[in-house]
Amino acid sequence: MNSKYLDLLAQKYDCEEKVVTEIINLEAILNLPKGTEHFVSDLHGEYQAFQHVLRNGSGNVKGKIEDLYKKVLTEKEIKEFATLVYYPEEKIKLIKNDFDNERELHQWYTVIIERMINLISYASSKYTRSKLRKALPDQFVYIVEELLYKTDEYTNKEPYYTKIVQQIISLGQADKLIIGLAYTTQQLVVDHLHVVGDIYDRGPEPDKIMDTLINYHSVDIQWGNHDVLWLGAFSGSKVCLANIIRICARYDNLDIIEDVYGINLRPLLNLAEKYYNDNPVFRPKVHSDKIVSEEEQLQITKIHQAIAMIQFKLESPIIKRRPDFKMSERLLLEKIDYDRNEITIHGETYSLENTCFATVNPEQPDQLLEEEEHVMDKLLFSVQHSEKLARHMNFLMKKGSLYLRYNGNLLIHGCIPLDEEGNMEKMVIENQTYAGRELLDTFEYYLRHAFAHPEETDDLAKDMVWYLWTGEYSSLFGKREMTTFERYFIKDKKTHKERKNPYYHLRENEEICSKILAEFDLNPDQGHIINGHTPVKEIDGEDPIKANGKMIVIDGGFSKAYQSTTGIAGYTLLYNSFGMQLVAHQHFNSKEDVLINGTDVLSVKRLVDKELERKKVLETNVGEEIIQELSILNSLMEYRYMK
Ligand SMILES: O=P(O)(O)OC[C@H]1O[C@](O)(COP(=O)(O)O)[C@@H](O)[C@@H]1O
Ligand SMILES: [Mn+2]
Repeated sequence: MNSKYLDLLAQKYDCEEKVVTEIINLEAILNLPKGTEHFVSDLHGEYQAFQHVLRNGSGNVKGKIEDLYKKVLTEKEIKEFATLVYYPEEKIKLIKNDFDNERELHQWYTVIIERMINLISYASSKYTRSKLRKALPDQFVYIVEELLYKTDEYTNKEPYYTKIVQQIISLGQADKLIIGLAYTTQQLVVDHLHVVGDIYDRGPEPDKIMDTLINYHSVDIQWGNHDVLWLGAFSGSKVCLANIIRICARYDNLDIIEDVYGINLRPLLNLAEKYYNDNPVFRPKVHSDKIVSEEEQLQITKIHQAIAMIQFKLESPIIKRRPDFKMSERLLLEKIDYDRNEITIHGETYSLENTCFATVNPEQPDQLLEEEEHVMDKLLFSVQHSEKLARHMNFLMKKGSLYLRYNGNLLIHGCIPLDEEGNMEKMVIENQTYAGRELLDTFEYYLRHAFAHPEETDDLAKDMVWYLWTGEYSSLFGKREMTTFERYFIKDKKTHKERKNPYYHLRENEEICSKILAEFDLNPDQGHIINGHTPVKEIDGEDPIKANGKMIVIDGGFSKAYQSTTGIAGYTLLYNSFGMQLVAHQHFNSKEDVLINGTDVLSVKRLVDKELERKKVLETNVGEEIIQELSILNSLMEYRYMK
């Protein structure tokens, strides 16, 4: 090993004891049970439901409480305690209302603090003390450690501990301590979170999900098609930008654009008012719990049309300048007979309904009006100068990737494009042919390039981000073509169907899954593919566990808009040292419902895979890193201190 490097390292480990301590510490960590991984996907702006799943660790919190207290507490008491751990601030307030006097309240504090300490002690049993310390509430670390490490043998210390608790209560610190301990518990039950894509679109609060993830102790993200659309817009792709605004208009979420990210929609509204009227197919899908005035709905309907038409126009030049995308079938504005109000697609002619072509020049249908161009320039400027959006997009890039190999598993939002025979589908980009892992690496290369060059708007990298949203061989889209235009303007439902990549039926097959795992250099006998993107229709009896357990699809639909088709409110996955469990979640009503009634939306857990022997850190990605660190530290030891 390079001696300069070791000299540098010796500045940190400036005596033998420091190196030895670190080596012993790391060796010990390798032998601890592996931490719990938590997988979620397709959050689609449903912040409240996501918060709940995060706070209860997909049932992990309650599981631990039950392990400890099943025999001594009633079901109701367990629920109450669990709710206190999930939503400590609110629950404390509610509970306090129930007490008539201080004495009762103090008694409650004493019992609860002890229970919390027990819970933390249990939940942290597989971690080092140092890791636990980092998870403890800052201002109470010393006190909590005193309480945690009391052992029964030292009963003579009992009054000392009782005194500490009494002091905390009488100094008015009990609420703060309980709240801090609740968050520590939440953190301890999940060591690492994977978000398998689609944080954005359809639901109302993706920004709050991003803030939560930014503050989360350990997380990675596999981008979904909706996430790359936002990344594309921020990177300078106008067609991606038109898409995100169109989707926000469609789901009545324009306040995300305007109020949350501070993007001025006034110029777009002016254009919309000038050219568009009411139109039933462009009416927003209004949330059931939100009142939107008729006037506002009409405004959104107009914006929705204005931005949809801009989007369709912007698609054409990309399709023309990128023959590699093979999307000429999607040059729809050119396939319209504007006199007869008809379109011919795939050789069949359909009449068009609810059209809004006021800004389209039939001679040059993809040409933007000067006003439209102006609006897009302004919007893009505004988007690229939103401080909050910049923070969120930077985080998405930093923690995100198109796929992830983690602890032997492959995490991917959409698919690995396959042909009918199960071969990796090929795509030619600039005279080079790519397939499988190489194709995904190429896509990711372009996405990162696009993000690094926000000043470019029409280069290949930028167009490629849009391709990831909608292209046939995109690993995120996974369908033949996106029929947005058809769904707005053609009645015949058969034109609305989006044909899925063969991957989606071939993934039922164990051999195919093994082949994919091998393509990503993972052990097919042990690995799993963890997939999001397509809602599992439990209603129709679809099984999220496929290919003899090798394929696990965890999009059960957090998205409220899709819950009627899935029948549930999402799946999540837990992977701890004993194995993998799939958790199905029932529809999440509201935080208030949980607080008052203790309703937990969780339902059945299903075992996916059981480890034959408890898995240790040694066998994980983190373990691999530690082994490398150990080898460096051993070199340092020899070089510096063992001469
Ligand atoms: O339901 P909507 O809003 O019309 O969106 C439908 C579009 O969303 C997509 O399903 C992509 O979104 P998902 O990644 O959530 O599936 C497209 O395939 C489809 O065209
Ligand atoms: Mn998706």
